[in-house]
Amino acid sequence: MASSALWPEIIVELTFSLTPDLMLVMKFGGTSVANAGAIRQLISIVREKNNPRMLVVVSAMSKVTDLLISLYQQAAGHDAAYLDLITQLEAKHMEAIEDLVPMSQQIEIKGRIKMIFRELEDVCRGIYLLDELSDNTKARVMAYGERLSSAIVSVAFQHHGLPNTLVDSRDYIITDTTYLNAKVNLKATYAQMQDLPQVELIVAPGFISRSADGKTTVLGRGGSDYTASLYAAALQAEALEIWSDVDGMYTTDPRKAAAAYSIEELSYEEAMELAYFGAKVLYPPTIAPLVSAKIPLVLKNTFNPSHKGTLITANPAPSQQNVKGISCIDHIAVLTVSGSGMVGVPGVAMRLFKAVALECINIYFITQSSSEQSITIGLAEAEGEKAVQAISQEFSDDISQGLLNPVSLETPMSIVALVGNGMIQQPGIAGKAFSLLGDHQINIRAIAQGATERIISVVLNTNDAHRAVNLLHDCFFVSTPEPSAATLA
Ligand SMILES: Nc1ncnc2c1ncn2[C@@H]1O[C@H](COP(=O)(O)OP(=O)(O)O)[C@@H](O)[C@H]1O
Ligand SMILES: N[C@@H](CC(=O)OP(=O)(O)O)C(=O)O
Repeated sequence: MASSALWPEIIVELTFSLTPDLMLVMKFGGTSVANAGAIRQLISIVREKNNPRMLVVVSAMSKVTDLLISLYQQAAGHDAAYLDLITQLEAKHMEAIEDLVPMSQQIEIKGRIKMIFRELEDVCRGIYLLDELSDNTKARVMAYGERLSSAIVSVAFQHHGLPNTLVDSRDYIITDTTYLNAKVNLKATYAQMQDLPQVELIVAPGFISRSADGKTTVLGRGGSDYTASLYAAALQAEALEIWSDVDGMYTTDPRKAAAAYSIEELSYEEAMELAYFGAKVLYPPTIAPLVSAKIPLVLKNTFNPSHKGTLITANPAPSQQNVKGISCIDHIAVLTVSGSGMVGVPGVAMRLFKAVALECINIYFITQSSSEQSITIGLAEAEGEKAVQAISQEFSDDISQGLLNPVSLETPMSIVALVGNGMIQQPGIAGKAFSLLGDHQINIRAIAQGATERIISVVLNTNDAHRAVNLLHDCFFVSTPEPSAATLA
């Protein structure tokens, strides 16, 4: 009779053997397919897996999506240099093929890639000649990046002993017609995904999708993570692995704080908050499909695969850290509606949010002064002016009668967020953070604590953001918080 200590292994073994077709979904981001060397690393990682069924989602080669955006902007701006950019992009992809595939086997894939580039050239010529650049066209051009990279990775797998089937995610992910940030129709998508080929290895492009009327859409910048979690949820995968160029989710952006280090485990909610407030390593909508399907997510480093990365699940191991991570999101605008005419007048907030909602503007935070004399909202800087116009229009009578002040807009602002389940019911963390910033002459423009207490966010001038992140990181994560050079900068 096996001892109880063995039971978990036996149960896992039994479960696995009962469901032999458990799928592993892996997603490799732009840095992991940046060039032939990165793709060879990706291949070695996939080849070492022994899962009976795998689905690999890939993003466009690093920076290619940005270049495709420049491409359609140049074409729309009647800048004939767009043709040079297409030549540059084609050479980049051909170089990867020549480095990955034996010369004798290059003809077919090169022919396919050339056809895709001729199609891209025709679309750009249309933009150039017709002066047409709708969101539909922008999405169509942006989608070429993943179409190209997935075709190249599929052929590279083939020639490195990994037979596979290349699919087009536009055949499986059905969305609305918000072309550049498409909303996924989960029911239709999960139903479509049941028709995926029953093969050992599938390669799929991330980021791209299709509206019900057949137009190409994209899931928003960084959206390949979400592509992968949709596949994982629809196929009830045993796990989702997201591979990038860092050892998982760090205590803050390692580019902003040298002392940042990889977090071992996070809850779904903590990961979602950290991602929402700036941790670019994970695209925020990625988490939701995994939560309902109870699928663990592991963030790994393509260039350091032996590092265990970050495990994200419903019940992470208990941690001594009350604050698990610090995120920062820049390019925020702070918009304020204020005036004595607001006090005691019901419906002001509803009118404010309706005006913003009609413009499809996302709100990052809301704060209201206790005197009810002002409401402040945080939104993306790029949507600031549109929001000011919409709200000024909504309250034009109140403003002209002097009941409300003209709508104010402050930029550039940043949101710095402290995230951690351990903050719940833990008094003193907010006070410690605020006094630390105050002691270093950093003005806090607004404070927002989520209803769950799992997050405390402060709004401050972007010029102070880098110092604030390092101060807070030194305070909550560095045992001997000697201010780092960045902090003192
Ligand atoms: N809290 C964080 N933890 C880890 N990486 C972060 C965090 N915040 C921002 N980043 C940045 O996210 C980058 C990885 O995301 P991304 O550039 O999208 O990779 P990929 O293109 O491979 O998907 C890292 O290089 C890192 O600089
Ligand atoms: N290539 C798309 C989608 C994406 O998710 O890319 P990455 O995995 O490199 O963040 C973008 O740049 O937005």
